[in-house]
Amino acid sequence: MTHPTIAPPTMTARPSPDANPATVPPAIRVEGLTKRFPTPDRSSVTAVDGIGFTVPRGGVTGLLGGNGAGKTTTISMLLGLLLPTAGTVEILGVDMARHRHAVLPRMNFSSPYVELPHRLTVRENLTVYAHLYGLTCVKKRVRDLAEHLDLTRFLDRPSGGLSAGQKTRVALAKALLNEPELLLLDEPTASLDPDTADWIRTYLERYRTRTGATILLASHNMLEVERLCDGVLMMRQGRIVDRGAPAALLARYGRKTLEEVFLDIARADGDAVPAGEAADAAE
Ligand SMILES: Nc1ncnc2c1ncn2[C@@H]1O[C@H](COP(=O)(O)OP(=O)(O)OP(=O)(O)O)[C@@H](O)[C@H]1O
Repeated sequence: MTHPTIAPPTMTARPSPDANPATVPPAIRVEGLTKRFPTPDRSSVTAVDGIGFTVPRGGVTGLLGGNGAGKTTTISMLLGLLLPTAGTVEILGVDMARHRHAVLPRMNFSSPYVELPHRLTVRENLTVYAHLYGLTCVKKRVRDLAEHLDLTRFLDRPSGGLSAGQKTRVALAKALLNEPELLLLDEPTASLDPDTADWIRTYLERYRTRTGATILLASHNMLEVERLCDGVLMMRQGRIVDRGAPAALLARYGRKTLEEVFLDIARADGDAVPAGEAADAAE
């Protein structure tokens, strides 16, 4: 497929860049976050086990971990889609438990696990979400986003009839409708061919540069993480077992690729590194 040229960055209005970083709360602050799901035998599965981290504004942080590590559950709690069993989530300085509705218009997400209504066309879906976000100039916004994400020719097709890769691009368009300050992405390039995935990564990089947005992304693609992320949180069995800038993790583990670091951590027993050694690079 031939992708449209990505528009050059233009700055839009954001919180003042002159604001004192010491007084600006981080994009995400999580403390003691825990989620236990009840099981039919009346016990429970601990999906997220008392994690704590902060994500600074304006960066791209990767949330990594093997299958079942707790990434999707964590993102769902950040979005307020799942209520934590314990712990606190603060988004852009707002306590999600008490004032979720004050901050939801400033954030958005995409996930391959959340399907848009199948029978609605792409245009109808994006229009409904644009209205939910209270946007003005909805027709133009939908048209522009469709153009940017190469979706114009799919606009009047039912969303359910699209390929997995096309659905991923529609989900990303939905996630960008309100030009969020915080973008949570669960496997943003899953099901995309290498060319389209590369195009999407470039799009996300330019989006971040243009808007100053913060991005948290869960990914199994270590090359993607090395390219996009300035901080990484490594999860295993519901806990954060290491964190740091990609380069710092490579140095600490004596590895050449993040894939090797990932395997070291995924296959380790207990904490990935001795307690206290893990740098708080996501902070
Ligand atoms: N609704 C639920 N009920 C019971 N257990 C759940 C539920 N949702 C998730 N879990 C369990 O919680 C754990 C973490 O799941 P989660 O989906 O957060 O992992 P993940 O890191 O996103 O995995 P993957 O990379 O496979 O998507 C898993 O053991 C999963 O089986």
